[in-house]
Amino acid sequence: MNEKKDNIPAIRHEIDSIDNQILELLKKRLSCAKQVGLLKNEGNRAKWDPLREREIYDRLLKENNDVFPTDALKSIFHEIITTCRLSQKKAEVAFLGPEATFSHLAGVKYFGHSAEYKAADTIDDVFAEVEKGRTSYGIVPVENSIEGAVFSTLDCFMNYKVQICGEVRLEISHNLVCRSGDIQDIQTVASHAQPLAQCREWLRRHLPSVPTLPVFSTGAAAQMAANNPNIGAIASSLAIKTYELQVVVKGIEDYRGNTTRFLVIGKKSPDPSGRDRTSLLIGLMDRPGALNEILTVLSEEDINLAKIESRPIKGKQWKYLFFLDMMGHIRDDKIDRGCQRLKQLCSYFEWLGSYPQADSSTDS
Ligand SMILES: O=C(O)C(=O)C[C@]1(C(=O)O)C=C[C@@H](O)C=C1
Repeated sequence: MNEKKDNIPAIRHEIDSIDNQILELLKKRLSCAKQVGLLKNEGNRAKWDPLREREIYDRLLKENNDVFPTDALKSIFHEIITTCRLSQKKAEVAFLGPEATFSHLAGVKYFGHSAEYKAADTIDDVFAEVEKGRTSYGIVPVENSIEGAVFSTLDCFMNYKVQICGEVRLEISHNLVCRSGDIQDIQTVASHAQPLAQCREWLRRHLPSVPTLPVFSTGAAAQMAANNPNIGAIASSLAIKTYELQVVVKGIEDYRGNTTRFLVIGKKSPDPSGRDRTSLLIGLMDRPGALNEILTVLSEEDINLAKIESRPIKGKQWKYLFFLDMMGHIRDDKIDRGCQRLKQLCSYFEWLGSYPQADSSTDS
């Protein structure tokens, strides 16, 4: 027993030495990435190389052989690679603010902690920031596994010229929070309309006589709760820390596996990663079987349609645009061929972007 105890300082000494080596290697890696960045400048090449990043993860996961916990390994290397990438080119990311919203969390999950984050007041503002080139990227929610599409995001694609650069899935767990952490103090529950809807049953059962108040974002609700002891908020775990709130009840969503998919928008889609998704916005010809013609092309070209969603065109009664997501990159032969054929069949055709598919096993 004592012998074992006495070993602790020696083992700690070894851990210190390993940590120093890791740190030295991290510095070396950063310096290599900066050199690659300079060479890419000379060749005018894109800094972000999703295929290379994918290869790194795949190789490391194989090498690891499940010894180090896989999800932890992925997130450690995610932080390392994004930091190296950002050392080549800074990225400012606009998100639906204020701080600590789920969009903010999704941004950190995608870009890591080294990026600069800029809170915007509305989803429209996130698009405008990117379109005007005031930030390199924006992050916007596009669909939730329980509530479905986020219409304001889809509508913005009709009004702003941006491209989709990536997607990120975030498993959302809702917390009821307030200043004291005591449910008796809550006289109003504030949150964004989507979380309020996602916790409807729980609220009906546990706080039947407490009114709900929809506000712009979960971050805004958390801010209100921080300023008023009688307001409870439904907010993220990041909001609890940011606004120094106490948890009343964790995980109050009505269904487990509540996941939101966010899109990363920017000016230019990245090169192929080998596992990509392509998004289109199309208008149908006004003739019978128009939608069928589109689906036939996809089937003939062996294109896997992941999603189709229609939205009314504002100011044109009973006219719709369709959002299509398919598996593959615009530079893949069959997607390119399929898109050429769709252009001939559609009254409107816009390629919204091709980007690496989110790795669903890294949801957090
Ligand atoms: O290999 C490259 O092209 C690099 O720029 C290095 C690096 C990395 O840190 O590993 C960084 C950014 C790229 O997206 C891919 C990989």
